Amino acid sequence: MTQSIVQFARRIVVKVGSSLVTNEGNGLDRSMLSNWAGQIYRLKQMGKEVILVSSGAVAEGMQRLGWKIRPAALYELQAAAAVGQMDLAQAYADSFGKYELLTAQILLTHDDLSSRKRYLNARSTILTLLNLDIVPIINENDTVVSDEIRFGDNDNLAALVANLIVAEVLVILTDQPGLFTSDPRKDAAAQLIPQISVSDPHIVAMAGGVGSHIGRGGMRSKVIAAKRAARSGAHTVIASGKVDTVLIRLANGEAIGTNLLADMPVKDARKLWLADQLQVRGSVVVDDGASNALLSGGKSLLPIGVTEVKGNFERGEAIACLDSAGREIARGLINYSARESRKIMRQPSGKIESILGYVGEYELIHRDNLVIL
Ligand SMILES: Nc1ncnc2c1ncn2[C@@H]1O[C@H](COP(=O)(O)OP(=O)(O)O)[C@@H](O)[C@H]1O
Ligand SMILES: N[C@@H](CCC(=O)OP(=O)(O)O)C(=O)O
Repeated sequence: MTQSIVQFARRIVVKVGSSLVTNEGNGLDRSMLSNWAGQIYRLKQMGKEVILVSSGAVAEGMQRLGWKIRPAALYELQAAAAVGQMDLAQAYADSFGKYELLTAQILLTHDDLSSRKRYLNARSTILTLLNLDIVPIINENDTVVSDEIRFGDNDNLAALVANLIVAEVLVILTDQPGLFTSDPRKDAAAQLIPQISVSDPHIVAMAGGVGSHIGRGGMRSKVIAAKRAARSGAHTVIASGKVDTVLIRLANGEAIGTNLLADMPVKDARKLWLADQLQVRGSVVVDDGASNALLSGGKSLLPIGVTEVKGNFERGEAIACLDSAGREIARGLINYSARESRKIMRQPSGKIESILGYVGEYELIHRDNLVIL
């Protein structure tokens, strides 16, 4: 019989989606928020650490502003988020306050996690809050992000947070009972999947595209988030946030929703940070020999194996390595700028000095700074 993977987890990230938080866009569902606060209180009494990732700022802001249709313009979305986030933070503070628990608001942008220093700062702040017995409540800093630097959906933000603090389980609460064989809103024959491996080749195809008119991510982003969280060894559960005492029952081992099992090798902390860079500054296309050396040999990337350099990047920036079919196979921190890389590509490392007039490193990307995806 399937058992909940939450039972043995000590550190849990719980993500709640916009449609749940705002009662399908009808304004903050305060009774739901209080209910989760009570459940998280119980989980903490059971010795678990809980971090909450909550969406709902835009949906709540729209409701407050009387906007019926989600605006397309980024500045309007940002204005709505700025209004809604105030309510969200206050409502959580009130809900947890009933249990004498303090909450802390953390608003993150992708930029915050792309610098290793800021990434480590975010990590230590969250861990400090947990040590102080405070419930960290995280959302994207919607009011300042532009399209290029946004996480896109809070499912992925929650997975990044799970990786950041090495949580054992990510619980994604949504408006459906779990992952179905196809979108249950569109297919009456869709069946709930109780358990599946994140590396199952069919998993992404099962999850339809974008979600409800309220949320952004849909099931697809939840499945991709589960794959991402698995890189640090975190399992994911997708379940309905409306099921009575869902978190407590999961923590007691009851199988609810879908378990998405992390069954892939866990990456070390630095490589995890690299893999979690949502943005790269450019890319290099590598030939088949270099592709094999990276994928099976654990080797560094040498200039001789590069056939094309795309984009404009500086030394030390994160770039993607594409195979000859254009698939991203790895990413890493490059030792030369795009301009220099173009000059030394297809050349043996021994020629770097005569081409550039100096030699920094013989590798374009050293294997210590390279992560296979
Ligand atoms: N295979 C699937 N199983 C379950 N739900 C699916 C599937 N494919 C697509 N969906 C849709 O994803 C929606 C949940 O995503 P979303 O609206 O973004 O929720 P949230 O606001 O909780 O992030 C569901 O309402 C459902 O219509
Ligand atoms: N940061 C946004 C979250 C957008 C989002 O990802 O929503 P959802 O798909 O409901 O988790 C907000 O608070 O409105």
